[in-house]
Amino acid sequence: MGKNKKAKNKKHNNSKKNREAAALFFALVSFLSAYAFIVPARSGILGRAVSAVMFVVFGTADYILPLIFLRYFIIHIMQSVELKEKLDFIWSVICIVSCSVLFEAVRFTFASAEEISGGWVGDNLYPFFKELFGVWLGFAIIIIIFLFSAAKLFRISISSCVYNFLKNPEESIIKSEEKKVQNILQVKKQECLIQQKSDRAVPKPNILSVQEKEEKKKPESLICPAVKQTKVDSKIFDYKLPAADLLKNDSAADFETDKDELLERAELLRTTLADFDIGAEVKDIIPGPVVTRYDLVLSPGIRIQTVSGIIDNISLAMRTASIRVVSIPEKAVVGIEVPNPSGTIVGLRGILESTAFESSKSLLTLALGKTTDGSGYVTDLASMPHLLIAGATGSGKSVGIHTIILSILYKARPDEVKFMLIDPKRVEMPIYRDIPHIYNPCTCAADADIITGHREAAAALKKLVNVMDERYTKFAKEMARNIEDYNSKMVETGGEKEFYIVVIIDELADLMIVVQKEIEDSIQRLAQMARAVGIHLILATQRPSVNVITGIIKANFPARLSFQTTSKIDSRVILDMLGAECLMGRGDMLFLPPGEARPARLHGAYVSLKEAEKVISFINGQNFPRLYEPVVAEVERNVSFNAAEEKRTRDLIPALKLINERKRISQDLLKANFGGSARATNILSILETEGFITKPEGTNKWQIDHDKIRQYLEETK
Ligand SMILES: Nc1ncnc2c1ncn2[C@@H]1O[C@H](COP(=O)(O)OP(=O)(O)OP(=O)(O)O)[C@@H](O)[C@H]1O
Repeated sequence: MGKNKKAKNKKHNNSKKNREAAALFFALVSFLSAYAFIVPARSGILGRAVSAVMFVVFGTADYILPLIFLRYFIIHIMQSVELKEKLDFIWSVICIVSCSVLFEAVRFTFASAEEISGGWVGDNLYPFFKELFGVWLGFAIIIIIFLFSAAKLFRISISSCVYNFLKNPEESIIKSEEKKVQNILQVKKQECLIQQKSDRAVPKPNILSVQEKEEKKKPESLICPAVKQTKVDSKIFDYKLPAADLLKNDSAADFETDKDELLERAELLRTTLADFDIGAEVKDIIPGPVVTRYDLVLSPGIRIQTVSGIIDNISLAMRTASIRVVSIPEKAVVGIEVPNPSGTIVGLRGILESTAFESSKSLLTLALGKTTDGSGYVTDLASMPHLLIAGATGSGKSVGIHTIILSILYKARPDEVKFMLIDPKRVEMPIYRDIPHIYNPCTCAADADIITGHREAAAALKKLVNVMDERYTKFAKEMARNIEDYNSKMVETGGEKEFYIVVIIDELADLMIVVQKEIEDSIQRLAQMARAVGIHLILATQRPSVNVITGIIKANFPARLSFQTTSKIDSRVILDMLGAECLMGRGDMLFLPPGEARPARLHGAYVSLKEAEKVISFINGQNFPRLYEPVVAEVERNVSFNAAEEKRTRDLIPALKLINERKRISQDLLKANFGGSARATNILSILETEGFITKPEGTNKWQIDHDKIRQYLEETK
């Protein structure tokens, strides 16, 4: 297939070169013949000889030859779509022959036209016409043949000339000239749009290699922000971080690019757009291991939405699915991401060995994958601070989670980072059950395991909130603002450092069905406050619906990672924009870092189960003890510390005061005083659950427990 394409490409290039040579040849012949015919005396022996021979053959009609050559030059140089070489040649022959016969007929019919000659051609053919049709009819037929062939050759419409002449005889000539100019412009415009094949008209797109790209400034998001972090050395136990060679070599590290094929596909893209009247020029081609991006400069007045609107047609023409259109404002171009016919698998090893990963000081450095241009993409979970992952089934979420876990295992010792893994599906995480990094706040270190039960998960999350509270109290005593601050203070004082806790939930939807109420509260509190104390959440779901990724969760997870989604709606839920539905699956993803307006398209690094097992057995082989102090006691629920509780009481007391004052309660009354019907409904439900109001069955009226309200207000005064 590759050979075929190369041959086709070679043929295409050759024919282009031949046409250019032909155009040059006809331009020369046209100029020289015109010069020789007009001033034979000054055109040397060759010019005089050519002029004489042509005169002998075609007579006075030889003047038409430079015009025919000129026509040939134009159609070759413009590489017109109308170029029909054989037909044009036939019309040229008919045109010059009929012209010779016409001159001979004029010389024969009008005595005053003695100087005119039909040459050898006219001399021999005219008698034949005269015999066959007679003088005048023969004359008319020759004129018709001449005009018809000339019109065909020079692409002139006789009917429109006649029509214009009949309509307005005075202006007909001018009009037909105007029309001709218009036609030429139209043809030129069409040729520019549809063909754009001439190298003079369209500059060749640049193919940017990975090296070139790396020399260019890297996007901000690629530069891993170095988190101020003191590396913790274990006092007692030695521990070796796993080596990269436990993983397979990265086949995407040296992906091959066939320049001819890329140029051919760029050409195909351009002509496809031109077919839809979209003028565009391919400025750059950025080949990557899985997709290639073609940067287009659109003609003035063409909207990016017009290009997005024909995405299916582009896919059809390029014979590939999952094409994505992105605007790249910094280059003022529109990028068309087209999957490569044979995509490479991005390996984790290449990214782990990259300088970006190696130089990153954060223990929570994630090697997510490679960008569309093939450079490794490294980011820091600590700065996110929590991550929401979504994607259809089979899109690559689980592999993505393995990549995330392994990235951290390649950076952090077991006493520096711990994982609380919640896996209701019970199939993805078991391989990690024995690593010393496993953590469960509900059990002692030795019993820590992957959490698979719904209630168990809810309890663990709740307990983690306690851990968070406990850490806050501890940090406050040391006057430390965050975990980095606290750990560096511990290094100075020789105290015990705190480890990071990464909570990963694979299939949030499963938990939300059973224990939504319990976990949502904990997730919200952790997401809002846990970052400073070194707790980070990663939630993954294959059902990114509003019931699973609720407003509360979404608001607290600014970093989103979307694999292919089944619908545009899902893409909107996870990314707040379209795009994820156009991904290719199998690790193709859009990563939206916090604060960024546009997501980066990445190809997730792939780690097979075998590779992961190798790394894990290396870690387990070191027999590093699982050490962490269990949460000693249930931390007392400190009302002022609990943001949700605070919010509740903030609305509850004014609502109770209002009821006490008005001696009635209704949704409208609450709405008028607190604003927003959602808030009013919320307050009503709090009042009802706390028992301040009840609605007896069969009635639609609230009953108020005035005594309870008065008593409560007295107590909280
Ligand atoms: N980064 C990748 N590169 C290449 N292939 C991948 C990649 N990620 C996933 N795949 C392929 O896609 C398959 C499905 O991936 P994965 O199991 O991670 O999907 P999933 O989204 O977790 O699905 P489910 O939600 O059903 O568990 C894998 O078996 C693998 O063959």
